[in-house]
Amino acid sequence: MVLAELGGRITCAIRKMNNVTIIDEKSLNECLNEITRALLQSDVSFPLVKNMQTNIKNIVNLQDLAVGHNKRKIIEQAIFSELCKMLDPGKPVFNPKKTKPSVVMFVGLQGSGKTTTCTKYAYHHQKKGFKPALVCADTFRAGAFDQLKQNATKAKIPFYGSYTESDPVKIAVEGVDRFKKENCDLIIVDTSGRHKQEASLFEEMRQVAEATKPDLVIFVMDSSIGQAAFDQAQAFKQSVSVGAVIITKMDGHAKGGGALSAVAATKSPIIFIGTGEHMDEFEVFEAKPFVSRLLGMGDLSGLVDKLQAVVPKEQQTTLVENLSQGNFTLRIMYDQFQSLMNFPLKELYSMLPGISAELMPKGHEEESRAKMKRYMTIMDSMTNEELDSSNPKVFSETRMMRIARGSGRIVSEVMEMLNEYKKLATTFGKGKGQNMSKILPPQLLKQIGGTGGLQSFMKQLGSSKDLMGMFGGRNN
Ligand SMILES: Nc1nc2c(ncn2[C@@H]2O[C@H](COP(=O)(O)OP(=O)(O)OP(=O)(O)O)[C@@H](O)[C@H]2O)c(=O)[nH]1
Repeated sequence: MVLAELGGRITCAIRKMNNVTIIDEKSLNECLNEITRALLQSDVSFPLVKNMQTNIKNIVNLQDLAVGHNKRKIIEQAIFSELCKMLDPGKPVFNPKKTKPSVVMFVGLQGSGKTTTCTKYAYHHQKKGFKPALVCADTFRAGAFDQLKQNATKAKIPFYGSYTESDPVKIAVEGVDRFKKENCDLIIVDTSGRHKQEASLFEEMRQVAEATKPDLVIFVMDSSIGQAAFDQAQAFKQSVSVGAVIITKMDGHAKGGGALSAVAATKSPIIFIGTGEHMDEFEVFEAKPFVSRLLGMGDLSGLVDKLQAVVPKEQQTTLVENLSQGNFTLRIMYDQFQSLMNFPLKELYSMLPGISAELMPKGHEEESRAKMKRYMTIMDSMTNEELDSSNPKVFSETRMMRIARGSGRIVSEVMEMLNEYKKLATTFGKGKGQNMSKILPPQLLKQIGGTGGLQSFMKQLGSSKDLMGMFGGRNN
């Protein structure tokens, strides 16, 4: 079961409870038992699940709730906040500063993705203006230095390591000293992967930490580790002072619940997640938006960020200006398709309220991309005048036939594309944010800049319903 499925099951349990006429002890227990089963089957450790159930019951004391209290809302909020608590122990994380060199040490099990993640972490900070450097203190795995070297070279990040030196402590100290002298402000030390049974490797990791005095130790964990996560994470925590967790391979089919257990074991928050093998498949992690997405409540602030990253900066002002004048042309649609071609659509959907990632059936992502490509080919055969007009009446029957011929498509496909365009143009019209503002939770509305922010957001995006229809996802 992947985490999206876990979210789906929890949402389903809440919905089932919401469908009963009166919420009593029995319906609450049924809902909590269903959530417990889903969490356990997703590899969340038993004590953690038990604890969550007790906490929710303590918050939701049905007998004490006076008539008129919205019990459903209180239960939903309790579930939401307990899931957030599981993922965020509320401990502040060390944040590197550009004014002073920081040392960050990476630890984790063999093959968890440490070396890859070190480079992703360095690259992420490099994009923010840091001057990072990588030190390979993994003398255990043959090829580890070459891997780090290759990744670092690709990202143009300085690195340090040795083919001959077998003492990781020596390499780590030399590397950190060297990069401090070179005024690097973020020195990242990669260590050998180890398993909790390997006492000598744990001792070595402790010595590297003692010698380099890291400002932060990051525990890297593969999301597929399952029930073993709690014990493994605890073993690391007992040897070095783990301050943060990064979960890798969130793009796979892992159950993912082990991640929740690792947080509990290390009492440290997840700061990033790895979502692929590539350098930029790396996301900042925040518990509340994550749980929101998990439960299909959406993550509009994340979506606004994502869209800002997707729509090229120089296009953003023109786009907003055009849209605010109700000027949604085919050219704007073309530009947006082009930007969306490289965007993980599944991720986009999971950020929309009422839609969980699970709703995007397998294969639909490719189907959506093919559709956008087809529409773009059709638009390639249009004149500038047609692309810049927001009046679909300019397309006479002969023009449509000409465009179909020019693009190698059939007339009905041209008509289909124009119909989709009309639908989107209606959605992006003025005042579309008004209705959404009534249904959004107030804190979410605040996050995206109130009704004004929501309106400009809606203009950029169109409603989730239209997007789902447009790109072929299921909509319910
Ligand atoms: N799909 C996917 N693969 C990942 C991710 N992160 C790392 N990998 C892959 O996982 C494999 C192991 O990654 P490494 O970085 O070599 O792991 P390591 O922890 O340094 O390995 P040891 O040094 O043996 O402990 C590689 O094939 C990576 O490309 C991720 O977020 N998603």
